[in-house]
Amino acid sequence: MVRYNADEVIAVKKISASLINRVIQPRPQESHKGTFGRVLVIGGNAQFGGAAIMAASAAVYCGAGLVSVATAPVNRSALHARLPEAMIIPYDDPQLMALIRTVDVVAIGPGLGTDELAASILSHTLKTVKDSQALIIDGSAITLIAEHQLTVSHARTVWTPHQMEWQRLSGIAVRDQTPLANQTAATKLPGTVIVKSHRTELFTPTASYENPVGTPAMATGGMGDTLVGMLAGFIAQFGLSDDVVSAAVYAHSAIAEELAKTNYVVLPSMLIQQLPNYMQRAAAAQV
Ligand SMILES: NC(=O)C1=CN([C@@H]2O[C@H](COP(=O)(O)OP(=O)(O)OC[C@H]3O[C@@H](n4cnc5c(N)ncnc54)[C@H](OP(=O)(O)O)[C@@H]3O)[C@@H](O)[C@H]2O)[C@@H](O)CC1
Ligand SMILES: Nc1ncnc2c1ncn2[C@@H]1O[C@H](COP(=O)(O)OP(=O)(O)O)[C@@H](O)[C@H]1O
Ligand SMILES: [Mg+2]
Repeated sequence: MVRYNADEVIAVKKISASLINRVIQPRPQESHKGTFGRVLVIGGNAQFGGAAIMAASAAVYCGAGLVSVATAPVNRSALHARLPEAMIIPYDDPQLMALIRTVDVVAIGPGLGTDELAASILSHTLKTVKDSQALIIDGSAITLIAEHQLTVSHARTVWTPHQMEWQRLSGIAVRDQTPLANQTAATKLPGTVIVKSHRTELFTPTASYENPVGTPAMATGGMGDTLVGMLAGFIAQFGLSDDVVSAAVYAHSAIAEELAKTNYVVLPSMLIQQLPNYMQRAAAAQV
């Protein structure tokens, strides 16, 4: 689709519903947890522990094989109680860098905060992550990269800024965030940029996409953290590609739309609960 604005023309493809069935496949019989990928979520300080719990929960509930969380020690009991499937390491543990090297997907930022410890964890993570791994950079990690002008050169990066985080990172004021301006700024960053809003845009090195689904029922804290976990879980299971990233973005909003038919607000935990059922229907080509 070509979108015409007053002073710009940019080719934007709408993500199509059929992509879901192409990406989400029935699980092979001959498989084990390792088949479905290892995810590490790094986030959740003392104030924002819920963000790490929601991200990790979304990764587990969409099917990632093994999920670990590096978080503030104070979040240990809550995370264990809420998500016993996840493994936990304190985010200031010296073993964290060794753990990073063992996973397929690292997702950093949900609820990480922007203090000195958070900045140090982020810069060590950026130095440690290997070329073969996928790296999702969200929330506080985006704010820190903008504030400290950190350089990210990792090609397999997925950025998930909301509009204010995108303003901080790109320097483009929210009101000036046109598709052309966003696309131009995104090409200066490695990997894929997902600019989240009521109609989220994706900019990959080769194409631009728009998410045609979503609902104001999603406008509640933690909904972006949930997307991070879904992206991590999708990439862990199905690999990193334009299709897989687009499918995660689409599914996040499509599930919310389904739930919004009978619910005034869709909470992240409601969406997360719905994930196994949605994934099953998608794998059976019933969505
Ligand atoms: N339960 C938890 O633990 C939770 C923890 N969280 C974690 O908290 C950390 C901080 O993240 P954050 O997003 O809450 O704060 P920040 O980066 O300052 O941005 C807010 C500013 O941006 C503005 N704004 C403009 N456009 C916007 C848009 N489209 N979408 C959103 N905002 C938009 C907005 O404008 P306003 O709302 O005032 O109109 C406001 O001025 C981060 O690590 C995150 O993961 C959260 O996930 C919540 C649940
Ligand atoms: N009005 C809306 N319509 C559609 N989607 C929305 C709306 N409001 C928020 N969202 C979606 O919810 C998510 C919010 O992300 P974010 O602001 O990072 O949340 P948080 O950091 O609180 O988890 C994004 O995926 C965004 O597209
Ligand atoms: Mg967010």
